[in-house]
Amino acid sequence: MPERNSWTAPVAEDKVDATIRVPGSKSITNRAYVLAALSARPTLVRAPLDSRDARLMLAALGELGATSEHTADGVRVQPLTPGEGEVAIALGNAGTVARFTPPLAALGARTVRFDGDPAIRRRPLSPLLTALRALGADLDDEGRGAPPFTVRGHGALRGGTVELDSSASSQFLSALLLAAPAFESGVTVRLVGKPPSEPHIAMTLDMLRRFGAAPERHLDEFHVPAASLSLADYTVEPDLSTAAPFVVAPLVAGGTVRVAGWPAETTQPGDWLRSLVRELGADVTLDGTGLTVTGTGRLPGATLDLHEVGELTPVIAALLCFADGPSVISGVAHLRGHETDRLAALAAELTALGGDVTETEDGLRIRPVPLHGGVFHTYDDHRLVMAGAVLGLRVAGVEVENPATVGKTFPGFVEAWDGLLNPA
Ligand SMILES: O=C(O)C1=C[C@@H](OP(=O)(O)O)[C@@H](O)[C@H](O)C1
Ligand SMILES: C=C(OP(=O)(O)O)C(=O)O
Repeated sequence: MPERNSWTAPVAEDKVDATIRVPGSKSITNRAYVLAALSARPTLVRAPLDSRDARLMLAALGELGATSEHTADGVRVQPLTPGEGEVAIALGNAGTVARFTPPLAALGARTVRFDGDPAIRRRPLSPLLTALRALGADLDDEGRGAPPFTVRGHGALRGGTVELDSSASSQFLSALLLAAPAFESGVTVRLVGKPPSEPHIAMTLDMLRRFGAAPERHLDEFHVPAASLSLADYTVEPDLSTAAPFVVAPLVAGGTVRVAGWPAETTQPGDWLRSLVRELGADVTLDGTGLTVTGTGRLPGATLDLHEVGELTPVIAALLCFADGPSVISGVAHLRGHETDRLAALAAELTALGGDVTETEDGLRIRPVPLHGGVFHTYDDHRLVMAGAVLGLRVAGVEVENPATVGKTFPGFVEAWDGLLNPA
């Protein structure tokens, strides 16, 4: 996409009627790359996401000694190789890279310097760094608990039992579990506090099993024994969270959207959208071709606890601005530590368009009132671009600032959104 300072999100002049293809799941792609790097033989990752976060992950793994090549079928990742010397890993603003790669560095033999965008320096990390230290990692963050920090690998780590507070991000837990098979005696994690994003934890356990590990869970305790991982071929599902703005479009504009390739079974949090939009009055069908959603262009207000599916919040908040009654979103205090403080950003930007939206301690209150056009700031947050697009369906003149930032997970989003409104 050419760099643009802003993008006027198009108004739906008519009902929508389109079939959409979304790129591969960020969460699955970056887990597959990590598990492939930890494997004993190369893995072909088919249909992976190609976006800023996915590229950052491949580049990070490359620095750690796992090379990769793009083939006609996907990306082939070679196992990590031992190495030495000093390398630097660029985190961008990718939570998955910032949380999943430090354990790999601790298991290797290089000295690895981690840093990224200003935003990633503000995102929570310290419980993971503390747990890694407790597992024997040699790590220097100068007391910041955040990037920049350095991990000095000494070739191996014994592993064992560790306590972890993963309430600020489920990614801390996923990070330890993904790397656990490579610790000499595996890893047992005892959780303190309740993590958000339970589907992402299920995704981690499911993918570990597919690569040959044997994770076990007993309530708040997770055990992953040491294991030699191996999987020749792994196919990534479409990203159902990226699909969110398309799935909700018929509820705003009326009409039908089909999302191709929606899996029959999945651990992705975005699968919950099916029950949400049904509850909000849409007709929903899932069959071998994908998901079909038909809406009337009207929806009721809703009271939603989004703790397990936090990354869907920006799009859902935009949707609920068009409801017939008030809505309350709760359970997402941890969104203050996402790409930006998403609760503050959504309240500010929706209010700037004339909305009646207030922040609570752990969510948002939304009272639907007529909105008007104006600049919709996106705070380098891909999901705010998607939220702005949903608002534009019914509000003329929504100027989405810095649309290219959507390239974190969907570089072709603006073109796909135009395709939704003007199908070929
Ligand atoms: O493990 C993952 O792939 C993710 C976990 C979630 O993080 P949090 O638990 O920090 O919300 C989610 O919001 C993020 O987009 C991706
Ligand atoms: C929170 C998100 O991303 P990250 O992987 O950077 O945590 C997100 O995609 O909504």
